[in-house]
Amino acid sequence: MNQQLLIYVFGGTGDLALSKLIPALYVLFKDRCLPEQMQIIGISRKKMSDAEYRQLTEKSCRSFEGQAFDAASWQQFNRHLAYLSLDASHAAEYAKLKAHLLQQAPNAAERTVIYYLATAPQLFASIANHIGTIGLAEANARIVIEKPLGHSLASALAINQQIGQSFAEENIYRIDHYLGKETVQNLMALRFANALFEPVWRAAHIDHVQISVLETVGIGSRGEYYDQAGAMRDMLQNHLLQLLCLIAMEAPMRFDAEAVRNEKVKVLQALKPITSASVQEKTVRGQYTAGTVNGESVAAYYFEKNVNNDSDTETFVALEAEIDNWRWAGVPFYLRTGKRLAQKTSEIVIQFKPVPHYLFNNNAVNRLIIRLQPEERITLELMAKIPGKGMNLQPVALDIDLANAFKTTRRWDAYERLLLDVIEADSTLFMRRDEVEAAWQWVDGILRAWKANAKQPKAYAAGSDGPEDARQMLAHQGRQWFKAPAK
Ligand SMILES: NC(=O)C1=CN([C@@H]2O[C@H](COP(=O)(O)OP(=O)(O)OC[C@H]3O[C@@H](n4cnc5c(N)ncnc54)[C@H](OP(=O)(O)O)[C@@H]3O)[C@@H](O)[C@H]2O)C=CC1
Ligand SMILES: O=C1O[C@H](COP(=O)(O)O)[C@@H](O)[C@H](O)[C@H]1O
Repeated sequence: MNQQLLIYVFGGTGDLALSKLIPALYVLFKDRCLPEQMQIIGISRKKMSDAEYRQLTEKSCRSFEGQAFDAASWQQFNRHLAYLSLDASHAAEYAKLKAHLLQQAPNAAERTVIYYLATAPQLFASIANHIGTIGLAEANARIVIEKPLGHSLASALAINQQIGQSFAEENIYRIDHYLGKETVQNLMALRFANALFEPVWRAAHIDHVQISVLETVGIGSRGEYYDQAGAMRDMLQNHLLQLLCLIAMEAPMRFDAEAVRNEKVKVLQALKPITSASVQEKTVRGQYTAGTVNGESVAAYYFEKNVNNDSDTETFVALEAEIDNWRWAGVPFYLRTGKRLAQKTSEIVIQFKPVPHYLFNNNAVNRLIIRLQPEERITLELMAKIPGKGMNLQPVALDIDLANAFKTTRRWDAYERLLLDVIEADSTLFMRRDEVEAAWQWVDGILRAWKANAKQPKAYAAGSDGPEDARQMLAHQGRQWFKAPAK
């Protein structure tokens, strides 16, 4: 049978589509991972011809690929690109989508259709609804929804419920691009393919865990969205909680979508609620003021485009999460994320407890540092004797540079991996409905407590490490945020 693949990208002219999705599809095409019978159709309200859309996407692919951009393969790829102008909030407009689809592949058995919703979350439910009503949510059609899914637990429930009316759960792909990152998947390899760590991966041996996703960028052209979302909804509710799940979950029975997601959801359900009574002590909100990032002066958040001048949206959040289960009781998980910070780093630090009895003067603790970005590296800090007289110790690093370890293999961008998974109908690295809802349930409690306590964001200068309160939150417990020594 001649199977035709049709990928409709709603929001096809937006930042995500242009900077990530189309470039990822282009790279997959170059690598011969996509079928020959395929069309990618950008959708948005702007009026534009196919040729104009090809020009627009070429520009973004050139800037994404840099030196690796190959004009000849682009010429082949761009024949597979088309554009459809329609207002996705109006039911009547879907006749255009239907006409296009039927013209490309009239026989339902001979087509696989993917609807990628790269639009604001407010449109997710109505797009799914309209696709269903017009009869295009066919049995093997898949729908991909971006994070954050909604704005709160109530809105996530409503979106999930409405999308569920048109699409079966196995055809709904809730994407979190952090799960597509090589090093994030490596967390599972590290934990479940090495016998070494399992015996010590628990409260008896681990003092605490830090998960930091720090960015130097501001909010660019996304002020309208970001001012409604803030760091909690934009990053912590999804990316950071997914990382926490991968660190804390039990070993799944098999490496398949249901088994992995069953274990992740148990972690989310075991998160101890942060309430009005604990929110002051356990959380910090921050917002950047003017400063210097990477040698460049940048404006305060409230001067960003489409942001209210008196906005109290947080651009930084730090908090202490606790997991109420047998493995993790009493182990703090410190999470932090923010924009316009001193350096771009995503890393997870597992700090082990000290040895039970000291033999030497200068004992330190072991740390496992898993760096996800900018470089991909796993470092285990061990105590070793400094050569020479006496028994003086110092931490030394067992260091694996993952890019170096697999020099000959091309490293995939997260969206390449995840888009190919959707095409191949593998949902292991996507979030299930109950996972997203459990994450919102916990986050909603914090958002409510912030509101009840009128907890205002603390100012921090752009280019700094975040608000002083975040440092103090750990200092009060005799701990500090890990900072890799400058190279
Ligand atoms: N940008 C990023 O780095 C990331 C974004 N995301 C998520 O991806 C989604 C999109 O984000 P982003 O690309 O930044 O947003 P943008 O604001 O840049 O793009 C929105 C897109 O939606 C289109 N659109 C808006 N309203 C309609 C409508 N009624 N009918 C049809 N098209 C419409 C816009 O075009 P037009 O106005 O012409 O209709 C535009 O193409 C969001 O859910 C976001 O949270 C997730 C991870 C990273
Ligand atoms: O989802 C998002 O992620 C990016 C950060 O992604 P990364 O892969 O560059 O770490 C963040 O900038 C953006 O605000 C958020 O929506």
